[in-house]
Amino acid sequence: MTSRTPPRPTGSHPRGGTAGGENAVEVRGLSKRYGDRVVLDGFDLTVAAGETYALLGPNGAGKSTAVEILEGFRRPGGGEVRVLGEEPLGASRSWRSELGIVAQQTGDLGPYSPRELIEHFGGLYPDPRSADEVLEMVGLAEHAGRRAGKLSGGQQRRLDVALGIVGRPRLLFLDEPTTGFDPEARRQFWSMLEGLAGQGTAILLTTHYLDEAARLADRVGVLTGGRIVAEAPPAELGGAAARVPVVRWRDRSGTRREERSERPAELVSRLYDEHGGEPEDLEVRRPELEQIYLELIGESATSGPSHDIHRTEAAA
Ligand SMILES: Nc1ncnc2c1ncn2[C@@H]1O[C@H](COP(=O)(O)OP(=O)(O)OP(=O)(O)O)[C@@H](O)[C@H]1O
Repeated sequence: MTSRTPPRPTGSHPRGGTAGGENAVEVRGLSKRYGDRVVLDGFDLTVAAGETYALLGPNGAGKSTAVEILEGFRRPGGGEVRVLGEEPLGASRSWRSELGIVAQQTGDLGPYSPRELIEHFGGLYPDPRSADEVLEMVGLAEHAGRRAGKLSGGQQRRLDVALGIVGRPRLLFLDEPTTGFDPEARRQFWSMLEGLAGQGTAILLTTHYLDEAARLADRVGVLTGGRIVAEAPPAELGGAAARVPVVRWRDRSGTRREERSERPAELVSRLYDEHGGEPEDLEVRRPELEQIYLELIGESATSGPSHDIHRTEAAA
């Protein structure tokens, strides 16, 4: 376990072990190619029961491909894939009823209202949430009777999420769920996900928003060059070296300077003495997830797929 306290209301969860049941996702050596294009090559992933895992990676890295294989919608090229204990391709109907899926794009929902759609899709599951509960959870209660096609983009996305959670999934796949949300809607959505995670739902999230990953995920994994090249809790990604503070200032000639230091206060004190006062534009920053992520994908692009994995914590 790590020293990081997951930012969620209920505190602990069964991360990293099988005490609360089998891992939600176990993938070993997954490969996938489209024609000559290798998209996944030696992709390994474990998501523990109840864990929230954010899969990060540049456009075209293969995140959706990996997720669609886990959902049973795409055939893996090779490797082992287990989701809730079963091989997704050709898995049973009861297995599917334990998954919630919010794809990157969803189709036209026709002339129906959110309430009608939630009730309809809820009817396909053995123990659905009530339409009122789901509408409240995703913040669509006020729009329950409107025609889905007339909802705004962000409201339609909430409806997609509503249809993903109506069946009380044990594992929820969210492919870029908050694209098109305004900042307030995004924060409400995060609280909703924290509530779901607090109830023990495992969540596999893909996102390009690093603040979203930092806020929600127990662990993040960076997919590039066909495999996960770094994996850790958001506060530990890239290891301690990536988090050495950066001190920036302007020297006497007005040139911007930058130095990384384990002891930034000492450096600042030295600069203060040298400048006879505070240097211009002085700032001390600890690199955040976004900067560390950008460094990791840059590093991986130059070292290729054989690049060593940086793991500071792996689930069991
Ligand atoms: N059905 C397909 N046939 C051929 N190539 C495909 C197919 N689906 C995806 N690809 C290609 O595979 C690569 C990975 O695509 P994928 O959608 O999995 O990436 P992604 O990481 O989800 O990207 P994004 O962040 O842009 O959503 C891309 O180069 C894409 O063009």
